[in-house]
Amino acid sequence: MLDRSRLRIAIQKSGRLSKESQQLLEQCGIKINLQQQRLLAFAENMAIDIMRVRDDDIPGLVMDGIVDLGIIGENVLEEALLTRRSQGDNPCYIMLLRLDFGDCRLSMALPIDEPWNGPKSLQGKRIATSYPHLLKQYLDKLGIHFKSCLLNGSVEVAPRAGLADAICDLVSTGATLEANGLHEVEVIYRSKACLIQRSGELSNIKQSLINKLIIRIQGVIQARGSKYIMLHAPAEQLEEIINLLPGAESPTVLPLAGNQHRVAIYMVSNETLFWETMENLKNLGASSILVLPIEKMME
Ligand SMILES: Nc1ncnc2c1ncn2[C@@H]1O[C@H](COP(=O)(O)OP(=O)(O)OP(=O)(O)O)[C@@H](O)[C@H]1O
Ligand SMILES: O=P(O)(O)OC[C@H]1O[C@H](OP(=O)(O)OP(=O)(O)O)[C@H](O)[C@@H]1O
Ligand SMILES: [Mg+2]
Repeated sequence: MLDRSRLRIAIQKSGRLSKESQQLLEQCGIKINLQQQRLLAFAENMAIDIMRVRDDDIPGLVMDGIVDLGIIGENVLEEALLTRRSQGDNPCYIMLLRLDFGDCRLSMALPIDEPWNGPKSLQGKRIATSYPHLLKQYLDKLGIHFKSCLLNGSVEVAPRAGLADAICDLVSTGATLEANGLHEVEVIYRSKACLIQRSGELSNIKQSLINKLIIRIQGVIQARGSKYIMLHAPAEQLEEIINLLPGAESPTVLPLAGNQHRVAIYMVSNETLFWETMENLKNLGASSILVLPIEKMME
């Protein structure tokens, strides 16, 4: 029996979001012993239980208050929301954070030889999708009538199999579309993974644990997008060098032993440093340039 006083978090068991969801929680200091087949895992060092489920079930688990938090793609969350509303429910949840993984888009795609003259090309067409409500919301707004063909997977095969004229499915690199002789014609929804909380009041202990987790997750995300930069540079080029480094506020500038003309500069930059920037720094006289990953940040 689950202990209701412990914070429950639902994550995808296996799929596109599972590895990064698990890693994020671990980087927040939650020690979890997740074995492959374990559907429920208890954190060793915090009052947190992790439920591993199909991603489609996560919005419902949060909206029904079965779990306190969930990590889910916005596409699945929005579809679940529209589905429940269409059934007359008034689903509630709290959006806590957009995360830095699970980027994808829900797009319309047609067989390569089918011309595209804007959404009106879809008038009266049969469209295969796993996201019937998002599709309907989009086409209803444009006043386009269509027939929906619900497929829970392998949507890209539908036109070739004669099941549909077009598809509405998730795209990331576009490789799956290309492999199936389809071309992307319109993006209808852009999605990332997000962290949601169930609505309703939680115990003070749970809510303060959530608040702590939010700060840690923000720290992890910020650290992933930042680099610690160390370099030596001519003192008179200081300003130009700092201008090359985005987001570097108040760098530390230290004298170099036995060299009055050069200084050491240490700073956090909020962008990955590209090779081109490194080359430009070098052209300004910088040397010993080190770019280091940052594990955690707290401001
Ligand atoms: N190609 C992609 N690149 C990045 N993120 C994606 C991609 N495809 C899907 N996603 C995101 O990851 C989520 C999960 O995708 P996945 O393909 O693992 O789902 P699934 O097959 O429905 O899994 P489950 O077995 O849990 O139901 C999607 O809802 C979307 O938010
Ligand atoms: O644009 P791409 O980079 O090719 O990615 C798009 C594919 O990724 C997802 O499926 P996934 O590979 O997760 O398999 P699934 O159909 O089993 O969910 C999605 O449903 C597409 O089929
Ligand atoms: Mg799913």
